[in-house]
Amino acid sequence: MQTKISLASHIGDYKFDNLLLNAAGVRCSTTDELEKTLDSMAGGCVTKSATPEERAGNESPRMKALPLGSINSMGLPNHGIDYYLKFAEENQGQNGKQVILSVAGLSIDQNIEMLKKVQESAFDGLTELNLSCPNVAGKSQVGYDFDAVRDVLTATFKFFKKPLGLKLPPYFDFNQFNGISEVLNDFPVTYINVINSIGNGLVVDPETESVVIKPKGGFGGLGGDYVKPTALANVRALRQRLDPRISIIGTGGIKSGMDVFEHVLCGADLVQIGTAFGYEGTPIFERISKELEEIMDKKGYQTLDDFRGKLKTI
Ligand SMILES: O=C(O)c1[nH]c(=O)[nH]c(=O)c1Cl
Repeated sequence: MQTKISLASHIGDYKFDNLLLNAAGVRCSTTDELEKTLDSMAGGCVTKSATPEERAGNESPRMKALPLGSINSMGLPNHGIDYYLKFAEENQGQNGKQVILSVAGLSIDQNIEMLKKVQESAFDGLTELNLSCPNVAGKSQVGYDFDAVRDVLTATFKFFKKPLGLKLPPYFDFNQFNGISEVLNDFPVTYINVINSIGNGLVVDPETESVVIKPKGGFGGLGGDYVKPTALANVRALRQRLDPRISIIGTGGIKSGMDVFEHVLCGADLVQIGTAFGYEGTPIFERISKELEEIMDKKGYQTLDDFRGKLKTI
């Protein structure tokens, strides 16, 4: 007999009845897509990263499904901050679901401009500042420049009083884990979300002897199975280094309840599903919830706290 198992979690004062969310960028560009996710088993939804004005994004083909995941160079196509801010204001907290508003300015000024708009709005949910888009030609990922991260957070927290999360790129070196953590621990950041896609990978089709996406000569962000070990490493390393007041959303390589279990074992408070959600749609949230509950029941866990962050070393 299955004792009551809970998949509930929280970030700051925000309660999620289920720890599963979509990842920004996947099936979240229109209000229809976002409403579908809110109506599913997911604990909430995340909007496509917004820029101050609507953007068409990069030329197609700009995303390719692959046997072990995906590669994309979308180039931030979105309907602009006003469109998503309106949706967020209207839907945040409805039926106990959280709406996370993702913003990705192409400069510090654009980020400040959008965050000022959010601060002055009626939206009282979580905002996710995306410092890690790898696909705008000529723009590097802010998350790899620790001084730039410090600058944008210093400017932001002069006026932004609402809860703020940061979407960060994957880090690959202990000096980077240490460097970004030293910056983040200096600021009232509510959570960090690791990882964004592994930037500027290259997939080749040996039949046609060609790249598979058009933008940037075929270079694009990798998602799916390819990135799970890197995602788990970033969740674990930042959990070990960040002040406990900063929560962690684990993103990267999730397509099963076992993948979620691993992210939580490494310290994730919530998780986001990108590539696999893109392929499967909203039924994935029910499938993965059931799989995770079965794993927890077999292992004798009732809540996520029973095993969160308790990864063993040998
Ligand atoms: O090309 C994109 O739109 C994109 N693609 C990604 O893989 N991560 C991001 O943060 C963004 Cl903003």
